[in-house]
Amino acid sequence: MSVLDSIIAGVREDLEERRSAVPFEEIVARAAAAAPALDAHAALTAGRSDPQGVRIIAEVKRSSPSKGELAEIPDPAILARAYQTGGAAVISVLTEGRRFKGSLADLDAVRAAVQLPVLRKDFMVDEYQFHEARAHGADLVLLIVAALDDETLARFLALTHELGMEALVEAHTEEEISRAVAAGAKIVGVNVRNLKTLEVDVAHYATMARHLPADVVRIAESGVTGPAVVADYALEGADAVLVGEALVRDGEPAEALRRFRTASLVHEH
Ligand SMILES: O=C(O)c1ccccc1NCC(=O)[C@H](O)[C@H](O)COP(=O)(O)O
Repeated sequence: MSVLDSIIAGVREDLEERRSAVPFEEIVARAAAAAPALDAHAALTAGRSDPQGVRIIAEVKRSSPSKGELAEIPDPAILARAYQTGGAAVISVLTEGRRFKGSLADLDAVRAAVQLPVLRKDFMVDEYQFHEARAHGADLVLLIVAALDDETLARFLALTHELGMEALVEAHTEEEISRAVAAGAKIVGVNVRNLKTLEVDVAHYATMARHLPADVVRIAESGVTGPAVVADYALEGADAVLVGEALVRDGEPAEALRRFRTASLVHEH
């Protein structure tokens, strides 16, 4: 069983517990009663020519399957406010509990703390999770192409849009990019981390970027260790860059974010 399959097996078990506590009809009603979603698409567009620099999706990431605990985050609201101060475009909150030690409580705390669009970053495999994301104030959800067949991907994308949210559709290979685009994705991420082997190769973004159509918002995901990596992604056409570990491990996340955001302006290649 691959790492991705084993994470998804745990996600399904945890989901059954939540579904017993809050039935489907109730979560649908809570989603319908939530404040309207913020426009994540607009927040992520126009990175390339923007004098403010490339857009950053800043992640609240406590732990990971590849590295274990990354940082103690006693209050995700404080971290999220620092990201907002540093100029983040979107805040990503990992809500998977077993491997990433995230939770919906983290999402609630971040939602209440910032005025930016918020991404519920999880392994979305069931309709329930989409209503749950909206009920907890998410504006954007993650759809991992490798985890979904074509019919489910298209159905989940449609459901995301019906609920007023956007989807970051994540691919790792050329074939997955084609499947994302065929399903109608408007925001496509290339994750340079292979979720089956956990190998990270930042050069993979450049190889894949040429397969991204011009009319999608392009996101480079993972592997940022410093401003030069962000600059490379931006030079390869990324509108936005998703950063987790490098921000949560930095003692000054607002400053680190500012450095990353302006990296494409100050780094010459
Ligand atoms: O981070 C992991 O080890 C991981 C393992 C298996 C599935 C997903 C995983 N991470 C999710 C992400 O894609 C990252 O949290 C995100 O892109 C930020 O990456 P980084 O900046 O390298 O922390």
